[in-house]
Amino acid sequence: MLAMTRDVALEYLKSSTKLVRELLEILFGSLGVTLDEAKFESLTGLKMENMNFYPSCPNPELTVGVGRHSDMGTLTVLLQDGIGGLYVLEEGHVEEGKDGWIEIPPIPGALVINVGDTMQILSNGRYKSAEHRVRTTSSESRVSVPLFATPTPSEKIGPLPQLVESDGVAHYKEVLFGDYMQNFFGKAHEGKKSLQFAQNDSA
Ligand SMILES: O=C(O)CCC(=O)C(=O)O
Ligand SMILES: [Fe+2]
Repeated sequence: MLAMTRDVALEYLKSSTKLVRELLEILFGSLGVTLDEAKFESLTGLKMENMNFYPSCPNPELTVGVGRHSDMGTLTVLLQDGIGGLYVLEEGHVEEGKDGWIEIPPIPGALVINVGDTMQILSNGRYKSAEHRVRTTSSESRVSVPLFATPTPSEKIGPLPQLVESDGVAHYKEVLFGDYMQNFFGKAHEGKKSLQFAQNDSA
């Protein structure tokens, strides 16, 4: 069981913020893009730290812990306890129940990083947001603590101009992140369908 005091939660927020910043530098750097301070801030200006509790369920096949979705923001840092149940869809497999779902086993001391939809849009589709889901287990309850780093709602998000220039096409249009959020939360999640809101073509 993960126990979190307020101080620990704040420390997690602080160190995750630093981690996200370093990861973004690496991820954009490898696309040949250098982001200035203001851009980093605009991409991660909103941080949401959630605490998820999944009670054990006698019949896990009949329940949904969290249905298949991708996270809407830039990057997610996820701390999970030792129970397991998080699965990611391997690219190329689309049918649930087939071997495309890979379990992300808990590793003591390790964090899971999810690429979010915003990152897919900004990178003009080069980075793909991770479709994932959570299944409950019959014997033990589970706790996870995702930290979502997202743009603020008033921020416009779209493919970075440098990438559109080299790709010769913008696979996504510019949208207000607040509108993206509203669309994301306004419907039941169905895999990565939310991304269609910003799509120009079948990127
Ligand atoms: O509990 C987990 O491992 C993941 C939760 C999740 O995907 C989410 O809150 O977006
Ligand atoms: Fe998620």
